[in-house]
Amino acid sequence: MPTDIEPLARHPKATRPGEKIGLHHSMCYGCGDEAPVGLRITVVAGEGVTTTATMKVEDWMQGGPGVIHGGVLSAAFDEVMGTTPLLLRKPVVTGHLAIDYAKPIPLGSTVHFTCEILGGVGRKIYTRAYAHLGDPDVLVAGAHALFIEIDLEKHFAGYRDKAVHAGE
Ligand SMILES: CCCCCCCCCCCCCC(=O)SCCNC(=O)CCNC(=O)[C@H](O)C(C)(C)COP(=O)(O)OP(=O)(O)OC[C@H]1O[C@@H](n2cnc3c(N)ncnc32)[C@H](O)[C@@H]1OP(=O)(O)O
Repeated sequence: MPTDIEPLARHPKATRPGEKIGLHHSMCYGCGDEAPVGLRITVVAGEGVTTTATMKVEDWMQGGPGVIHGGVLSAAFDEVMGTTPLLLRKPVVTGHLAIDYAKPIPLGSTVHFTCEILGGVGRKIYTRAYAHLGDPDVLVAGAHALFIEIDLEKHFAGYRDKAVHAGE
């Protein structure tokens, strides 16, 4: 992370603390409520530029016997961290995501995520997140991610004809 990052302030019209941040879209693998397969994570705005989320670890998320697949956990971090810049009212995509897997996460557990925006430079937004299973003093994973602000229309312009919609 560069040393010259600037603090980033919450947008005055951002989702208020304690409220759910809206879906990216209903078929999103991370948050969509109509996606046939997905994490269905709801991200909740916190104070300042922070968020929280929870995810129940379902049997289909299994990697090693009895524990979550590392890629599923990575996708969950991506979703939580990628949603957080919406508190700035900035649409982003992931540029870089790094995960520290500290402890196995059993099937049936509930993962609690916390995320904060560390700051930014230009279009770059730096975030950090942690995960625990109910005791915030016992972390099971942590992550750092860089998100890049995009122009939504331009970024997805060449792909929208391939988009899948609910009911198709
Ligand atoms: C309907 C509503 C829909 C809402 C959907 C919203 C999606 C939300 C979903 C959220 C949840 C899910 C989230 C997902 O899963 S998002 C899905 C996964 N991510 C992607 O698909 C992104 C693919 N990559 C790209 O499209 C481009 O590379 C982007 C747009 C990221 C940058 O290409 P662009 O040509 O635009 O800009 P640039 O190349 O000048 O880069 C700009 C600056 O950034 C720096 N940089 C770039 N990469 C890296 C890197 N790896 N490490 C370090 N630095 C990096 C770069 O050096 C430069 O710095 P500087 O020279 O300015 O100092």
